[in-house]
Amino acid sequence: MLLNLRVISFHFFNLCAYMLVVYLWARGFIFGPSIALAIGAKFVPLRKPKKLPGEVISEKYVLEYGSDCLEMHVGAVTSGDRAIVVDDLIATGGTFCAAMNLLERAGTEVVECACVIEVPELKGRERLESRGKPLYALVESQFERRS
Ligand SMILES: O=P(O)(O)OC[C@H]1O[C@H](OP(=O)(O)OP(=O)(O)O)[C@H](O)[C@@H]1O
Ligand SMILES: Nc1ncnc2[nH]cnc12
Repeated sequence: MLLNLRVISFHFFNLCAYMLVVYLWARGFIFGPSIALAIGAKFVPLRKPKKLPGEVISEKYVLEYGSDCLEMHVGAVTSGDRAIVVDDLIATGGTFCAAMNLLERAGTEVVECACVIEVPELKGRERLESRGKPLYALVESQFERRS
């Protein structure tokens, strides 16, 4: 775990000074704040509905096994901010795309998405790249489907 955080933090530390690390609930919380602290950035959570106490903007999305929604506090980001988006895993890329939609609606540019595990067969990377957004993933993994 500590090694994962150090490797991802080092990658971003070397790229440029990002102003914002946006992490996705729930398991992006394991990585996002630590990476932000390591590179000296502020961090912003995107959460599932009805969790954030203030006024929010929402983005619905579809993933492998259903649909969901992400919310962000109004005022959490400022127009012109540059962000990296951090999660534990990418499968279809639906969650990262919903996060990017929310951030772009608020005027924030997403520079790159990062996660620990990529499930290549679900082609999330291609979905992000078709929007011109690179994906940084530490490991690729294959998950066997239950019969
Ligand atoms: O690339 P995608 O197809 O969008 O799937 C990836 C998302 O799925 C998992 O979260 P999940 O939606 O299960 O929510 P949780 O973290 O709240 O359990 C995972 O933590 C990613 O956020
Ligand atoms: N294929 C998958 N494997 C593990 N976690 C996931 N979350 C969403 N899709 C997943």
